[in-house]
Amino acid sequence: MKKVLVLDFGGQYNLLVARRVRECGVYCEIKSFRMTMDEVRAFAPDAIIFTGGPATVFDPGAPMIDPEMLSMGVPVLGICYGLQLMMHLLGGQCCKADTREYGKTELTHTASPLFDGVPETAVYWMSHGVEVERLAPGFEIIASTEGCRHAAVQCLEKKLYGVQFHPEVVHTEYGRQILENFLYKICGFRPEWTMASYLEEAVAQCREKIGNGRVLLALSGGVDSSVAAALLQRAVGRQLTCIFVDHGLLRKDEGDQVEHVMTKQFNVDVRRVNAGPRFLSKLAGVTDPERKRKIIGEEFIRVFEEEAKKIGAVDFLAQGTIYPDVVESGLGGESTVIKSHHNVGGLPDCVDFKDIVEPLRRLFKDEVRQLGLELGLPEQLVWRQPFPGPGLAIRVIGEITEEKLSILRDADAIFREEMALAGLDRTTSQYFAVLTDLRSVGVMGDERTYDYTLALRAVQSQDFMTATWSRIPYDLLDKISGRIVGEVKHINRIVYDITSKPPATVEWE
Ligand SMILES: Nc1ncnc2c1ncn2[C@@H]1O[C@H](COP(=O)(O)OP(=O)(O)OP(=O)(O)O)[C@@H](O)[C@H]1O
Ligand SMILES: O=c1[nH]c(=O)c2[nH+]cn([C@@H]3O[C@H](COP(=O)(O)O)[C@@H](O)[C@H]3O)c2[nH]1
Ligand SMILES: NC(=O)CC[C@H](N)C(=O)O
Ligand SMILES: [Mg+2]
Repeated sequence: MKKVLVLDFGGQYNLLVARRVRECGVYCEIKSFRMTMDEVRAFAPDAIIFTGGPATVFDPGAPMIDPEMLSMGVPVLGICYGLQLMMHLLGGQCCKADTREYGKTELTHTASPLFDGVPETAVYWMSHGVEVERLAPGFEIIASTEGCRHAAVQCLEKKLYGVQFHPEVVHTEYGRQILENFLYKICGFRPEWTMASYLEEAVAQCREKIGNGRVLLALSGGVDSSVAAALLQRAVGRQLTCIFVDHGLLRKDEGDQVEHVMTKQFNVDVRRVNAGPRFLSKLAGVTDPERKRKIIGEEFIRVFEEEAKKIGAVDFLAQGTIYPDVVESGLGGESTVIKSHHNVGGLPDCVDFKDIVEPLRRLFKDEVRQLGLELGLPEQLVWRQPFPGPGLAIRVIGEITEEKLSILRDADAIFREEMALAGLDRTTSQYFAVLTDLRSVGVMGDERTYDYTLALRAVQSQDFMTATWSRIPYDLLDKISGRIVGEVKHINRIVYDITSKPPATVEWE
């Protein structure tokens, strides 16, 4: 199968670049620009995409690569910083732009395979303060905007292309078409990356890695670990034991529901561990979000280890880790740590498992869902909204106490109930309540109150890398607010979160 190397220079849309390439049915991986030529050769890409990045290409210390990468005979598409770098390395020159372009910009192109089927003039997304001043030998201009002469360039013969705009963001009208042109027309790939092909390969790989070993899967009842369970059940069947940890940070009645559904769904040993008290005592007094996440991740591992000891010799720990977990934890390429996902970062040095098995580590959320359907999991499970591993710990802002957890559980249950009643549960990607650490003054029954503010959060998202806030009707918000304040003690104010991601994240911590 053909594969694309997405070389990461730290740009904010880099995961999107990979996402779009996969949407075109072509496999790709994101790697840091720091990889050596030997590593590039070992990866053996059939095409390379250089991403954007915050650096200025002619500044000392700007990210560089071995120019040999451009003469391997592999087609390259440079985006923004990637274009500038290509020009810089091949004998062209870049400079500070006279006109910095940010946002939607009109662009006109000439004939080029890259713009095949794209109207001569259309809207593109720009975000740069540097531009190409002089082309590298052998290149020609194929598109310009009013403020930027070198908006797209090509060297037909060597299949090297560069664009100053961002084809990966939705605001670039024909972005998808341009990426398809690069992948299909210029590189000659076909859309062959499908979940059916992936499934076969993943099952074979798991069998090979696991051999006759025993596997313990961390099963949360969520989409990712359920898909991982179905896959491992197919790959190694009876060698699998699933452990569901009730860490005392689940939603109302969730522990019982998950236990019920999971034991029914899977034909393997599924065990529930009630570990609430130990998680809560470790979290007592902790307010920093990153510390909460680290503590929970560590405690998860301890619980799994103890369970493994009870079973006897367990060789592998399996988890439903997916690609965004890895990248947001700062391990995908060049991106900074957004949040440390509890399940990423590998095993601590001092654990008993031989290795970790993560069959979904390279997949995006919507790919995981497709894979779930491919494996025959019920739609209801596959389309379940995500629930973060650290659970309510990251939805109780500040210190976590039993009392706050219980307030949040009751409020969240009302929110979910009303959303379902209104029929919005299936069309809203994710929705939940957050108990803020803020208290404010209210008046109830003529009496002054000084109680918590609850925030409601609901988002629309395809892959949870970006999201927009859901336009829940005012009347429904009104009903929910009335019910929560009326029925849940210690909440006297409700706010609705109207930020998208970015700049906010879905969860508050
Ligand atoms: N309560 C839990 N018990 C056991 N394992 C868990 C628990 N919560 C999370 N995990 C492990 O951590 C991984 C990451 O959690 P995450 O919430 O991202 O995935 P998920 O719960 O499987 O799916 P979803 O994103 O749909 O909630 C899970 O796939 C699972 O392996
Ligand atoms: O398993 C998880 N462990 C985590 O530590 C974690 N943090 C966020 N999430 C979920 O990921 C999606 C994106 O969330 P953020 O925009 O808050 O990063 C949303 O769906 C979040 O619910 C997590 N899932
Ligand atoms: N988005 C980018 O890749 C920006 C590249 C470079 N830092 C510039 O400002 O032009
Ligand atoms: Mg989950």
